[in-house]
Amino acid sequence: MSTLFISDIHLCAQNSATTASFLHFLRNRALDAQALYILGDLFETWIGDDDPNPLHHEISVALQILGQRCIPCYFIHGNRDFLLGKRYAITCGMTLLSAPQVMQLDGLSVVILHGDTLCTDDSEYQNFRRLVHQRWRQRLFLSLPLPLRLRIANRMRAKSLHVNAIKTYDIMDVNTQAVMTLMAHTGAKVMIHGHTHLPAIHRLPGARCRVVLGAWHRHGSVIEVTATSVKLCEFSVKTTDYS
Ligand SMILES: O=C(CCCCNC(=O)Nc1ccc(S(=O)(=O)N2CCN(c3cc(Cl)cc(C(F)(F)F)c3)CC2)cc1)NO
Ligand SMILES: [Mn+2]
Repeated sequence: MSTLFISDIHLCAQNSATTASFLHFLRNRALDAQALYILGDLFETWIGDDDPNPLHHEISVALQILGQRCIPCYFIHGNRDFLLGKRYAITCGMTLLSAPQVMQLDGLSVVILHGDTLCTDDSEYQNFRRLVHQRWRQRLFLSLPLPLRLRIANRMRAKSLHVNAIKTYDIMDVNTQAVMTLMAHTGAKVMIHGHTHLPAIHRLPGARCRVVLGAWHRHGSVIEVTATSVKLCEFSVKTTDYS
């Protein structure tokens, strides 16, 4: 039996292939897991649990399958879906976790998080994050009419695309000192995160490692932890629509 970790699926109505890959994963590989941890950016945008986006219902129904099979599913917020609330999580049968989260997996101490908080060299993003994580600002945003929230989201999403297109990798990647500080603070042997879209297993001093998930496009990325191994797997899921 294994514990699975995924992140950065970035589900959105415009990308039905990724949605199909994710639904295939939930209906197949995930059903063999001991537990599934979703480490953020499950959705490309999230402007409130009251958003009637049909995709949200489709995903919640698929996630409920895990609960029906007594497979626990946990969710850590990403920089995109940080407003995903308790109401939607309960609908999906997901348990919201704060980050960073330290867990013991078969005696292995693992620290899990989305990863955006490790990108401390990206001061522009860290300033944005500080602003949108203020509770009063979140309450104010969620109180706005949905159409206005949609307009703000589309504008911010477009700005993000533009800003990140001109940022260098070293600014957008994790800061080594931030990684080592968190590893020392938690005493974890393994760190698992996403966000950077740079899948890899990085060896760290003291027989420790940092395992990074890839983003989902035409293929998926999953980390599988068992009693004896930590594996980073990429898989291509071809889907054919019988039209
Ligand atoms: O993602 C990457 C690479 C990019 C990494 C950094 N960029 C990034 O994260 N951008 C981003 C994230 C979320 C969205 S959003 O559409 O979901 N949405 C926008 C409006 N949000 C809001 C909330 C609050 Cl409290 C207050 C306001 C205010 F004040 F502006 F009105 C707005 C809620 C969330 C849009 C863009 N790698 O994985
Ligand atoms: Mn992210």
